Amino acid sequence: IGDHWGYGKEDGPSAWHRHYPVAKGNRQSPIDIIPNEARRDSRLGPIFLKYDQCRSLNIANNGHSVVVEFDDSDDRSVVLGGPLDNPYRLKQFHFHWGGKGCEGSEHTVAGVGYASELHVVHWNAVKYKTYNDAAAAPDGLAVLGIFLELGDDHRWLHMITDALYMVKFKGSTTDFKGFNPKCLLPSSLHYWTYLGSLTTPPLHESVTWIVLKEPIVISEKQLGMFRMLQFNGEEEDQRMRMENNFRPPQNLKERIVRSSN
Ligand SMILES: NS(=O)(=O)c1ccc(C(=O)NCc2cccc(O)c2)cc1
Ligand SMILES: [Zn+2]
Repeated sequence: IGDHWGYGKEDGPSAWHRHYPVAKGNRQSPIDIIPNEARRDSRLGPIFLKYDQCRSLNIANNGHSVVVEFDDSDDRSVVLGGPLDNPYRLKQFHFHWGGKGCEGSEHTVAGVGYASELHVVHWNAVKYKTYNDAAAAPDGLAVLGIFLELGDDHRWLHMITDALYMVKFKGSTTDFKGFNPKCLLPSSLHYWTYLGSLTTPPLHESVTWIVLKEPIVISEKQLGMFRMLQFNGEEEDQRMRMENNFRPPQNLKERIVRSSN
């Protein structure tokens, strides 16, 4: 049966609850972050990203986004500190983006979206044996969210956009060695944090979100290259440009957002 969800009118975010009832849960993501309602918490220390030994493996089109996967067979690259009780192991990163000239981020800040959002996914290998187990546990995942705003070319993003032609269609994957996501970080690691979920099915409520306040800058030309990707496989008749692959903000319910100082 495969993935029967997408971002279209019939199979998009408003329909996901039919197969994934947790879509209407109490800790769903993304959310609208309202900075002056976030609670500054002096107990929240800085986050540390230990990516120097990271080993990227491949870049793939999974029919929903473009994903760069890492070797997560040991603790060579982890995120720690901040709201986290132990190190979380780097697994993959991927992006969400809009159509030409319109918003594309998942989280918004005081109602304002960005052109795109990068998600760096980590899992709690201290408490759980596999990613699959962690992805279903309330403290299983830690996802770093980084906003992308339009401006000049990003000096390192070309390493990713140059590879996109190799993964144009759903199900395609190609080697992608030697890429360190540290080059995609903004200068400040100040963040907001809250308890949420995966923003795509199965929408598990297993994510400690760490959303960086400072966006990185990419050009319209670079973002346009993501839109040459396709949701469909090479053999499918219907050609669908991969864009607007973002879930809109969900109800905050009984949650608070905390802010690093
Ligand atoms: N957009 S997101 O960062 O919230 C996100 C991160 C990871 C995933 C993901 O890993 N999906 C595949 C999956 C889900 C549960 C268990 C698995 O083994 C794999 C989905 C969304
Ligand atoms: Zn994501």
